[in-house]
Amino acid sequence: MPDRTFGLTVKEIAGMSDLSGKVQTVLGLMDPDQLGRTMTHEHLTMNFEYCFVPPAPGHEDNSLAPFQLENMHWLQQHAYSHRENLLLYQELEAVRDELVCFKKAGGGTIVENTTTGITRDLPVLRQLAKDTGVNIVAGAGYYVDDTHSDETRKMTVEELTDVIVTEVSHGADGTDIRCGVLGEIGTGWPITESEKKVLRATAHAQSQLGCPVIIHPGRNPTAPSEIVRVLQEAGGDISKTVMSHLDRTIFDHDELLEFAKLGSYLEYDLFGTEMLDYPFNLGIDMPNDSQRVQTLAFLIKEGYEDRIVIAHDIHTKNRLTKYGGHGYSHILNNIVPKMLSRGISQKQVDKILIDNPKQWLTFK
Ligand SMILES: CC(=O)NCCS(=O)(=O)O
Repeated sequence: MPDRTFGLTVKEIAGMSDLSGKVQTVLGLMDPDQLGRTMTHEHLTMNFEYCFVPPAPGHEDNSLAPFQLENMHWLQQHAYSHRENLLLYQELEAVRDELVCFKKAGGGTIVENTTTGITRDLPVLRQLAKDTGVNIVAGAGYYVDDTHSDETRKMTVEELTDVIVTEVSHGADGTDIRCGVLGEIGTGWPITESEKKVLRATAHAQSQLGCPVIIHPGRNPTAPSEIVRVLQEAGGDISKTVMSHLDRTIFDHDELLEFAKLGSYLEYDLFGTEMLDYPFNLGIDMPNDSQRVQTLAFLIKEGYEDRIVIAHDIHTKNRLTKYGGHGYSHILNNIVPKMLSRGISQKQVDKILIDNPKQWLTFK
């Protein structure tokens, strides 16, 4: 696409020039300095039922058991083998209460990563923002291939780009509520043709809008760099792109540094998750929070403090405090003190929680 048509920039044609230098929340545009401490990857309402993992032999009763104290540890270890646990959208009251606690704990903003395929609900997000005073940034675009509709699969890159640009510039899902970030854009491993089209459309939309992007990579250590390659070839801006879920994707420190050199934000977003057997890749050991903090300290020592962002990626019910989980304030209440006790300075903590998300979320 040419940069200028009849003297207008592409941004001006799309009516987007007013976004430059701002952050777009579900309640409208914001001055980036108002964001405060930001969780860059959460879900407040979504449906993860498509990821149900049938319980192992002997676990059938737990899989059907109600949410009660006796079953909570089993749920923590087998979160995806309990259908009702995957229906986070049923917990609006609990989520609202938690957002109030998040604000009291010093939180400012949540980036809500629910995209098409896992039941984004923008009116609910707007209501939660109004009720709690927490800034909520909603995600545009598409989740992984398994959730693509037949209609999505048939669309061209240009058609997908139009949808994504509209979700940011005019509103999504038949509402006037505008998304402020592209993602989480879902990919599996290997990346499918439909996912590659969505990645290319994401890059095209990003180059038109100057907006932030966030990616869900497949569960293979080479997936993040392959995604960066596809985005770059399509004109994406990697310096304004977050690579999510690195805690379950790249384990080897040399490989991590190789990936970090590519220039994306590095997201550790499964804080609070503790499970022995990660059912989507039984070959890995899911780190615990202490190990996540060690990896942050390593990346900081290697010079990447300007590129780190963190979150909990809450997407199942058992992680809510209502059910004995860690909730949306765990990082603020527990992980920050741990970071400080492991040699990460307050200034570096503030970069990770305030400055880096602010830079990322601000439209160019
Ligand atoms: C909602 C979502 O995609 N969460 C990521 C779960 S994963 O197990 O880290 O892939």
